[in-house]
Amino acid sequence: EFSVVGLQASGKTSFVNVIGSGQWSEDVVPTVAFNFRKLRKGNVTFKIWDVAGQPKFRSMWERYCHGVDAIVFVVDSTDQEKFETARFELQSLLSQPTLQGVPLLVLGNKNDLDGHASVQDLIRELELNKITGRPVSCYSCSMKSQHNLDIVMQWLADRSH
Ligand SMILES: Nc1nc2c(ncn2[C@@H]2O[C@H](COP(=O)(O)OP(=O)(O)OP(=O)(O)O)[C@@H](O)[C@H]2O)c(=O)[nH]1
Ligand SMILES: [Mg+2]
Repeated sequence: EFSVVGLQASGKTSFVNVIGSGQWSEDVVPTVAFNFRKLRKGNVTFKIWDVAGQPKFRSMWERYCHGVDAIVFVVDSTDQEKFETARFELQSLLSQPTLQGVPLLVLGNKNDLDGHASVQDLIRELELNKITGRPVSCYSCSMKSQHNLDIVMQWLADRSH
């Protein structure tokens, strides 16, 4: 079981659609509240909470991350202006006592587009190396081209109980 959070339009629902059905689409409706999806991949069953990223929904993130095997935090790696907000929201979430120790996977999405931030850029901008008390990984990926989604799924499968 895992939860997918991050700012609006970062690509959370696209992620769940692509891993669920291989369906990429430019037209995705912004999520209202959350979607729940159950997927079977090989012998692993994933239960996924796809939580809305617009400001009014961010207070729900903690509730949906409570008790999961991993938190997936999706960032639009081309939207540099939002990195500070992303860092703030990520730090607020991780400071919740209920989420202590929960593994974190940060996805720098949309790497099919020019000018995207690298993993090193994201580690610096989101201050990922200051996060303590939990495993943290960060990958650059694209839901559109499906780049790196195989290693993302392997990471999640390794942490699923
Ligand atoms: N070029 C490109 N566009 C992407 C990629 N992933 C998502 N998008 C686009 O980004 C927009 C937002 O995607 P969503 O999946 O709806 O984003 P979200 O994070 O679920 O947004 P909220 O539900 O509002 O929190 C859509 O137009 C997608 O087509 C990607 O890897 N590359
Ligand atoms: Mg969504």
